[in-house]
Amino acid sequence: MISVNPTKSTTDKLDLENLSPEQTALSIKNLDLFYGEDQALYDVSMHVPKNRVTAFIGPSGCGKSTLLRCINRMNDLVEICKVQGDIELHGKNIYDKDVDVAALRRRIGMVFQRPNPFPKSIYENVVYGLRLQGVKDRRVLDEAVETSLRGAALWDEVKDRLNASAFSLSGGQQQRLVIARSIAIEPEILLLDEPTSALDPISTLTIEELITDLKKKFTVVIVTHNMQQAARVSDQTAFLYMGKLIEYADTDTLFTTPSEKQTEDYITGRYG
Ligand SMILES: Nc1ncnc2c1ncn2[C@@H]1O[C@H](COP(=O)(O)OP(=O)(O)OP(=O)(O)O)[C@@H](O)[C@H]1O
Repeated sequence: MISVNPTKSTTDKLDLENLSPEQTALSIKNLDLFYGEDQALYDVSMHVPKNRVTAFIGPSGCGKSTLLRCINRMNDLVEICKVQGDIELHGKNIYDKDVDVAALRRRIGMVFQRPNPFPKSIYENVVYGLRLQGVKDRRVLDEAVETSLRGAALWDEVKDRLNASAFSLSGGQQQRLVIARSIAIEPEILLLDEPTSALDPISTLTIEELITDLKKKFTVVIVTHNMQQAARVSDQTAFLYMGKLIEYADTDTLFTTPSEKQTEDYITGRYG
């Protein structure tokens, strides 16, 4: 059985089906997704609460990353991909024709499995998004670098070598740098796609602690293969199987008293 971190959930349990607009970061409504002829998501509906960590779990190929990538329209880059249904951010469907996708991705940042810093200095990685927005004031940039690196729990390790190449950092530090780069432009939501799967256990632990901290300022959605990780870091968990959302509940409930047999089979290791 998966043990749930007792110190993690200081937050109250939410009624996930009836969140108020103030509690809701985004709502997924009847989402179907096709890669060509193949359907990868079936009628997925869920509300993602604000300032919490939501985990997507399930066996390989069940659609976790696909669902995550729908949230900032990364799937637009896949030519054969077709999405039906709504994802509402502040009541507006992000798939509406008039949505500015670049602006959407500034509000909804994404961190991938492998750290992908740019071939630039640590400093320039963090300010990358701000420079794109036209920010030139050195004081503003310096401040953003310190705030973002502190926010990503990296400042103390790099404050004396901000001009060093990002590639001089370890894998775990690079991943935190990428998180700093994402939060520098102050998104509302951070999507993390298996952010620790390429990292060693110590770096993984550092990132997990960081995730718990990040939710104070951001809404976090994380895909993870690792059920222990979901239990440790998330407030609510969605279990997907073969493209369907089987169960979505607060993490403690899902891992201790799941209501669906398929969830129970998965968390007790009967498949996946
Ligand atoms: N770009 C793509 N083109 C075609 N099919 C895809 C594409 N990306 C994913 N799929 C298919 O969609 C389904 C869901 O894949 P997805 O990567 O979302 O699953 P996952 O649960 O994240 O898996 P994993 O844990 O192995 O990363 C799979 O059948 C996969 O083969």
